[in-house]
Order: sequence, then C-alpha cells, then structure tokens
Amino acid sequence: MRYLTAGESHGPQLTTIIEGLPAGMPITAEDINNELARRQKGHGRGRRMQIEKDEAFIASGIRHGYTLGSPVALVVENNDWKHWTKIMGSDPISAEEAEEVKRKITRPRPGHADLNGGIKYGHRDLRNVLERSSARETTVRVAAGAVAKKLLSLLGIEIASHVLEIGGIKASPTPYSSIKELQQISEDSPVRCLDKEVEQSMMDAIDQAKKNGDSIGGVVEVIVEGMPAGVGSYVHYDRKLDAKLAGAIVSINAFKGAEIGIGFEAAHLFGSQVHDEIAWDSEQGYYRKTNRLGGFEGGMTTGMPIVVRGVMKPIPTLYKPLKSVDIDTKEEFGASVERSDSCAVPAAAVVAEAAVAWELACAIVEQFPSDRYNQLSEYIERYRQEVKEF
Ligand SMILES: Cc1cc2nc3c(=O)[nH]c(=O)nc-3n(C[C@H](O)[C@H](O)[C@H](O)COP(=O)(O)O)c2cc1C
Ligand SMILES: C=C(O[C@@H]1CC(C(=O)O)=C[C@@H](OP(=O)(O)O)[C@H]1O)C(=O)O
Repeated sequence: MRYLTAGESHGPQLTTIIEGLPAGMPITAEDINNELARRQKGHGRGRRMQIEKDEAFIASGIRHGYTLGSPVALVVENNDWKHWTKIMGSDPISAEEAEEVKRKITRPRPGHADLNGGIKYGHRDLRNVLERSSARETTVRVAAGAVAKKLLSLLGIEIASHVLEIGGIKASPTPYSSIKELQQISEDSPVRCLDKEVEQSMMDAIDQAKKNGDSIGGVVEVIVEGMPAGVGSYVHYDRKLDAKLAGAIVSINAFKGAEIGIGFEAAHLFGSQVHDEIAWDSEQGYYRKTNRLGGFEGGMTTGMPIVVRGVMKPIPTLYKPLKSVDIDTKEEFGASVERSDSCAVPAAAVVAEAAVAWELACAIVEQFPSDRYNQLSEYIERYRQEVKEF
C-alpha cells in the first residue's frame, strides 16, 4: 500500500490518496472523523484548532460503506482558507497586488523548515515553504492512518497511545489492564496522560512556557496488541518492520527520536536483563515472559505487544523569537512569529498512532497479499493458527 498527501496549511484543502487497500473492507466516514477529532484535542494548542473542525469527505474508492479496491481519496477542507484566499490563491497576481497582499516572510524561524526549504527551492518568500512544512499535513496522515487502523482492528489488532513526558514532567508507569482501558483513560486526559497525578503539572508547564513566549516538547508511547508473530523480515535492511516504525515516527514533524521497547535504556543493562525469555503454553502457543524488546526481534514481530516511543522537540515558532537573519537584508532580526501551538505532544500521540498503524497495515498487506478483504482475513486467521501450532 502507499499514500500521498497534498495541501498547504492555509490552502483550500488537504487531500490524501491511498492505494492498495483490499476490496470489501467495511469503513465509514465516522471511522476517519473520530481520529481527526482526537488529533485536534490536547492542552497547548493554538487558536487554529478552534477555527477548524476536521472532517473527511470521501471522494473515491468507498461505496456503501465498503472499499472498492480502487484508490481511496479523502479530502479535509481548511475552514481557515476563507481568511487566506488572497494570500494563498493559485491565480497569478500582479506586483502591486503582491505588495498589497504583503506578509512576505523573510526571517526564517530556527528549527523550522523555513531557511533550508527556501535555499532548496529558491523561494524568497518563506511562506512558500512553511505552508507545506506545517504539521497541518498531519491531518491527512491521520486520515490515512485511520483507514489503516480500521483494517488492523477488523483483523483483531488494536492500537492506542499515551503521553509519557511533557517539558521534563514524567508520568510514572501506570498499569492498565487492556488496550481498551488505555484508549479510554488517555482519551479522558487533556494531556493524554495515564498518570492523573502529573496531569495538572503538565498543563501548568505548558501554560508557563506559553506565558514565557516559549514552547515545550515531550515523549509519546504507542502500544499495539494482536499482531501475530513473524510479521516483517530479517532478510534485508529495508524490510525490517521495527526500522520502518522508527522511520515513520521520526517522519512526524518535530520528532527527533524513536525507541522500541526499553530502547536506549538497554545500553546500560546486561543481556540477561534485556532479552525476553521464551515460553509456551497450549492456550497461546509461544510467548515471552517479559516484553522489554517491545514486540520485536530480528525486524519481525514476536506476537507480544508492540511498544514504540517517540520524542518530540519543543515547537520551533516562539512568541519570544530566537535570533535569525533577514534573507533580504542579511541583518540580524528576531525570527518571524506565526500563530502557533505552545505544545502539541498530546495531538502528536494521535499522529504517532496513525504512523504506526500505517506501517503495520502495509506489512500485513504485503505479507498476506490479497485483493479481497475476506480473503485477507482468512489468511491471517490461518496464519495465526499455524503460529500457534508451530
Ligand atoms: C501536531 C503538531 C502540531 C505542530 N504545531 C506547530 C506549531 O503550531 N508551530 C510550529 O512552529 N511547529 C509546530 N509543529 C512542529 C513543526 O511542524 C516542525 O517542527 C517543523 O515542520 C520542522 O520540522 P522538524 O522539526 O521535524 O525538523 C507541530 C508538529 C505537530 C506534530
Ligand atoms: C494547523 C495545524 O497545526 C499547525 C501546525 C503549525 C506548524 O508550523 O507545524 C503551525 C500552526 O499553524 P497556524 O499558523 O495556521 O495556526 C498550527 O496550528 C494542525 O495541526 O491542524
């Protein structure tokens, strides 16, 4: 499977085209819109989220609630577009009109794509860069991820996420009994954190950063249950599923690192403290007594829950801006200030779920190729039985 996205942050709409879904898979706009609504929540978002109410229009590939096997095109309109028609219109404009429209951006923000994008594409108005580099694009990544999530869920594979850290405030590991419970408690929290004790401190840290004209980042965790063992591959670097997940996480705007299982902690432990002992019983077949490796060995799933974490740096747009250089005059200035979130970690957890769901759905469809959803479902069931009897 593959998907592309198109759209500028303040353009008319965002679009994704998904190719390679099996035909006959049940899916509704509601499945997608629920995920879009989740991404809009979270303490620390800027005013833009009050303007938007993201909803997907299904433009192709789904009929009467089922996929057709043809490309699925999803469109999310930008409500904000009506305020930007002059600045972001596609029709040619005269030099005078351009002057009138103004708002040319020439002071690149450190940490954003502005300067490198301008250099690469030769844009002297850095708006031409920021409109596409904006995380507004993650709206349709989440839409594509929602479709992947639905496919996985139909196959008995569930995904949830939560926030582990915001601005140095860490959640203590809170036990949860099932993925459904995790989904619920993270949903009820304004910072998507399972640890109620630190929820308020996280919100205070976000408010304080905002008050200081600053921003903060954090750590999110995605958990997946129900993936059968042996999905992915050890035979080539580009077929290793853990590597694909790490790449997907770091591809999210502002994400700077990914960990699988205990991740970096493994560096200071002994092998005996890291590797998960193998066990078997007739009920579940093979399993691991612990899950420190987060559901992966040799680039393949172990059948244990998948645990992936990602670190998000603080938002680069600062209301009290860092120093930058005006690309026209080469003089030192404060970087340009655009309307901005002060912390988007809770929202980014939903994006991370979508990114993980997409890679897992791709791996499933690749390993159990079928043009028909029913057939795919049967293949997986048979495979699960084979795994159990191995
Ligand atoms: C959900 C989400 C919301 C974001 N909101 C903002 C924002 O309001 N302002 C901003 O400057 N960056 C925001 N970012 C981060 C930038 O898009 C990102 O830092 C930028 O594209 C540069 O890419 P890089 O940080 O991956 O190098 C957001 C990221 C995510 C995932
Ligand atoms: C629009 C979204 O996030 C945007 C991501 C973003 C950035 O620079 O990445 C900058 C802000 O854009 P704006 O200036 O229009 O408010 C955020 O609001 C969204 O998440 O849907």
